Amino acid sequence: MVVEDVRTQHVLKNVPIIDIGDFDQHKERIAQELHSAAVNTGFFYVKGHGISPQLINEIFAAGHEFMKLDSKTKEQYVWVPDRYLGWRSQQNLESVTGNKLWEWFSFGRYGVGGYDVRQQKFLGERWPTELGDTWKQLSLKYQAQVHEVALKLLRALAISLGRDEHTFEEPFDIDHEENPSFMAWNYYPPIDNDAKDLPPRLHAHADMDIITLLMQRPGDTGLEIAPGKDIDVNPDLDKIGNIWNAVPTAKHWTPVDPIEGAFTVNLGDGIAWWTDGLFKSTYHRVRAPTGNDSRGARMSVPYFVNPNLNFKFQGPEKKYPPLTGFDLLAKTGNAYEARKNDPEGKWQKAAYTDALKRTMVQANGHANGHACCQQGPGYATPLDAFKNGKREEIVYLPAVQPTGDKPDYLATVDVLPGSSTYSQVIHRLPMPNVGDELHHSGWNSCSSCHGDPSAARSLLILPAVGSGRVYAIDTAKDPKAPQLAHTAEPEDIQGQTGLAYLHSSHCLGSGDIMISAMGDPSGKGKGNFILLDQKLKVKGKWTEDTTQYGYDFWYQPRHNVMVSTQWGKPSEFTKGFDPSKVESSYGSTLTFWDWKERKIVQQVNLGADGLIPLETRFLHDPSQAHGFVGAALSSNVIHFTKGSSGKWETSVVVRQPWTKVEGWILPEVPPLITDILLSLDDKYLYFSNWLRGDIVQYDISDPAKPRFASRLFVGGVVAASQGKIKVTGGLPEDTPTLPEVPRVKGAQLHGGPQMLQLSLDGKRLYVTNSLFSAWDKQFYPDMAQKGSYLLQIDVDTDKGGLKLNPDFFVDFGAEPDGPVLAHEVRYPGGDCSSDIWL
Ligand SMILES: O=C(O)CCC(=O)C(=O)O
Ligand SMILES: [Fe+2]
Repeated sequence: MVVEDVRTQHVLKNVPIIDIGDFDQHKERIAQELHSAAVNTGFFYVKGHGISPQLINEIFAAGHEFMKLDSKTKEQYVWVPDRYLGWRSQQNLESVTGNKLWEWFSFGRYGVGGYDVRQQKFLGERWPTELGDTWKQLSLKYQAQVHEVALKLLRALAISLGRDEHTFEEPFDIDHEENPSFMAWNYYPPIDNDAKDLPPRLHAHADMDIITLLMQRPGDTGLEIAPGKDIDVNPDLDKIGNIWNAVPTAKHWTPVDPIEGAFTVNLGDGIAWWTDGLFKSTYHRVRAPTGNDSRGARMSVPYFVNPNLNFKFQGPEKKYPPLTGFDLLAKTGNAYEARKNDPEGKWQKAAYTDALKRTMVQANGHANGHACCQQGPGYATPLDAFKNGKREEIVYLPAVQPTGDKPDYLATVDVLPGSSTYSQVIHRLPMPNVGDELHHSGWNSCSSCHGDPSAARSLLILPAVGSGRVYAIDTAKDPKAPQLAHTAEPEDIQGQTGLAYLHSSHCLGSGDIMISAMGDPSGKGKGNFILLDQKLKVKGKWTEDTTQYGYDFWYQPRHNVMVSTQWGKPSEFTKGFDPSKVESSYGSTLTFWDWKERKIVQQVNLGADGLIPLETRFLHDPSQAHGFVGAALSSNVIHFTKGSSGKWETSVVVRQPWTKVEGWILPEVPPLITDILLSLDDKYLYFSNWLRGDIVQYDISDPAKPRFASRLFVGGVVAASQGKIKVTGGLPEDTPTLPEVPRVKGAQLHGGPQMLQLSLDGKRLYVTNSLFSAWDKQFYPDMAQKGSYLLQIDVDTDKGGLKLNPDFFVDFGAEPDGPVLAHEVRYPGGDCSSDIWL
């Protein structure tokens, strides 16, 4: 489906003045005049609205009072994307417009409190107390009166469409906590008399609301519009919705100078959508003063009318799919965050089409994100993958030779119930070398390239920890019989980057493949990243900055951040684990990188709380600045989030006791978190305790306060000791005694749960039990000899709960060429740990 440009093809640069005095008597005339303006310019003046000049003066004065507060005070009311309200400094807006020429404060019916759309929670009222109650009452009074004017205009517009007069009214109940209509003050500081060739004070944009009622001051010129064909929108962008900086260029700008006491009114993207494109949402900007224009400060007071967040609307011709109030508003935050941090220009398309794609997928009922137009791999959003993702039918696992004398291979397992080879290895692809120690894997391309129709998820990337080699396996030609496509040899990688001991692989929106390295070829610790192209040609190092150790990483362009973690010194961990070397040879630091600049911006040494921080995940929702890391040895889950100052803040959100024992190498067994994973709806966090033997599920609806949901024991060192190790204390509260380790399909489970993978819909959790051959041999000698397994656990996604699937068990001890150690699980269509959304 091609979306047409809802902005008019027919240009009339007349911005009419519509008198709405005696509204009830003149409804029909007003409706007619509004209709003509709405389908032509999308901009008009409204007079006769009944708001007193005195109140208008007062509201401007109130705006200046706020702007004059010192920035420390204003900082307390800082703009929060989840609420879309608050103060945005000139510095903050520089990231939106590229200039420090504009400042903003917005508030709703409940001040800067109101409704948090992420937490879906009403947060109550919050006002800048420094300005007193009179200020608040004045603001509320003005807002209430403008809202009444807006409702009149919406009534007249409904009449003009031959619809019931009250059609547009229902979702705009200003007192409803979910109604995100809001007021704002735009403050444009004075401009130096000598300044020349200044860019616009406010860049070209269209409003992402239903209707905006803007009050301008006489003499404060600068507002300009470019209706219809006056505008040149970047043709690569989809042509509906606001684009906070597609930076459209215009052939002509038509001035919309202030008329004393009149509102300058414009229609937003929402009503364009709601009328199938009949009403126009027009690009506008505030140009810098020229000629005789005043160089003084400029202030304007817009009121943005938005429908309730859960209100769904669609045009009568259903030209566009239903959109919710939230979708409409979400574009603001997404686009802002994306633009601020976009490293490679991909944000434009992603942010712009996000809401559109989501709703189109729903409307067209397609099984995946390819519904509306030809698209790249993966899904438009994590929720799209969660709701519409295809069920996994096969999975891939690297199978490592415990003896190291035969090649590792990629195993393909049938996971489709009812299939004749269900729960069996159906294909084995041996690597051309021995001694690779395959470990993790990634894709050449994932949902980060969803906006790129030329990209395809066709190569499984297998970095080898042992050899420092990388393989690309073609899984597209025949998914059930993948074949080797490309190899990057260690000599090339080391020659160009000096890096070895490769670990996590992620694809980037740019088409490059990025792999973390943990050391140099001699086994010294060195955390850095290699970049490869789609054919595995080595492009070099990602950065000149280096961390002491390396391991996992996750990037989040909308917050311009990448986070990376640490294992230890390769010369040490490849021999096995010596607890006395923790201090000298293992890491405990989280590194936050400037994603765009490829530089370390912050390092947090987690100390004893964060020994050996291994797997790290951001929430899948790319607008969120929340993530987690599992500190393996400390056995804590650590949450990190961006604080108000922009610094990343960490806190331990899950703390686990160590099991007190007799008969083991140490007096206590650390649970040892070796993997963590988040469901695509960001509702549940899972982690595995490799030594204690349990898999744990936490509800992370509030990411800073995970709630325990469920636990399942599938092994552990105590169980594996067959009575030799005795527990004397330190078990989790919900499990005062260790449960019996279950049998599946007749097999006694051994080892401990390690790598996790979750189905897109969050209902099936896959688990393997091998960690790393040297550590397997040390802690679970039996598993190293007998081979590992793959289990599948059924998840209760409503209330939480984990249950072993009794019909699924893949025994890698029974492989034709002898036992192997299977590691990370991937599905051909994407999963919960390889896709990153931009
Ligand atoms: O300051 C102005 O006149 C225009 C403001 C505007 O376009 C906006 O706030 O969306
Ligand atoms: Fe605007």
